[in-house]
Amino acid sequence: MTTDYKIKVQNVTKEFDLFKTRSDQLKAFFSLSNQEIPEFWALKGISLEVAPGETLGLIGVNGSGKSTLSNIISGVIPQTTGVVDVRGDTSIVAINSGLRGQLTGLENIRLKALMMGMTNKEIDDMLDDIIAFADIGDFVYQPVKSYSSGMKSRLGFSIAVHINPDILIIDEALSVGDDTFYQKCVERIQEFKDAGKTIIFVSHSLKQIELMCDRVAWIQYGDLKQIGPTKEVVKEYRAFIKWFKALPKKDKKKYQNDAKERQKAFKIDDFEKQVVEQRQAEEPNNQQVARDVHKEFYSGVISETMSWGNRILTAVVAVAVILLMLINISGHSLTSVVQQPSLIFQPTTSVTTNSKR
Ligand SMILES: Nc1ncnc2c1ncn2[C@@H]1O[C@H](COP(=O)(O)OP(=O)(O)OP(=O)(O)O)[C@@H](O)[C@H]1O
Repeated sequence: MTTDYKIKVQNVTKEFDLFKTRSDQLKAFFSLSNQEIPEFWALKGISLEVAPGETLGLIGVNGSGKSTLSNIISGVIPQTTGVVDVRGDTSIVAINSGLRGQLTGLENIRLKALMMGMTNKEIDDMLDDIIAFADIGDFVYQPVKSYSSGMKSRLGFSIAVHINPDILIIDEALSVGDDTFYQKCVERIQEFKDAGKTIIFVSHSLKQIELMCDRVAWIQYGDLKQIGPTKEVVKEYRAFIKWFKALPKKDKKKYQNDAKERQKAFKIDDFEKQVVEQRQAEEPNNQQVARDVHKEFYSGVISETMSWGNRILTAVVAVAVILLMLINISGHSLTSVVQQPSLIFQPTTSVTTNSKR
């Protein structure tokens, strides 16, 4: 791997717990249940780099992990393990992400721009341009939840290109617009490329991929199947799609089911061992390989379950809040309850009766 990259993703995995109910999810968060939660590994160890000024395409069949990877790179969701090093601000345009449904278009513009560190004055200065590019008329004053997917995509794209990020991530956002809008977007993306910006472009349209991308990564059920020059990877992918489409229906289903089963059966510890073995073969004199790999796997990762320390702290805070509530209801002061705890069960307040009947 080189040091001159804009984005580096190394041994990145993403596990989703397949909870059946919301209460199972809560129990697992607080680790109150020993019940095994079925795991699903949407990414099984992806490593790739994107060079400054490069446009990298992400292709793959439905459910292969393209959006998961682009959401991890843009910081929308955390990875389960691995290194994600992004050198610069990212802005993601996706059909279903980035815009808050309850807020109007105008409020969404301001929110996103403020989150990117812009001042209100800077936002006011570019507001007209964003609205003009999105071209959604008076809908800009309406909550985004009332928008069609094409309108969301127009607004999302317009915001993303005007806030001028270092890295633009476009996840299928061009597939829902009309031809005129698509053309406008293509021109804007070209301007971004000419300005030396880095772009990740996710699409099912191989024509769009061929038009925009310098290199392409083909993601296949959580694995990086191939990465390389656009022409080569698209050629291989087209051949795969042709082969897949020619399969009888039941073989297609089996192929998909087998891949999903492998994603459920994936074991992160086995993957870590495999990476250690590979690294040891490359660096036979390095005694620290296992430690280094473990650090790379877990040091940049935010735990999605509570640590023991946090669990104890949460329990202490919860007990303290309940006690304070009970003291408040009892009507005694904190000092008197501390001196005589049984007072908590002897409320001072008495029901006043009306004697003037
Ligand atoms: N929050 C989640 N919980 C459980 N599974 C999820 C979650 N998000 C995604 N997945 C699963 O992860 C896998 C990868 O999904 P992802 O959306 O990244 O695929 P994709 O390649 O972008 O697909 P598409 O081309 O259909 O948009 C899919 O099997 C999906 O069902």
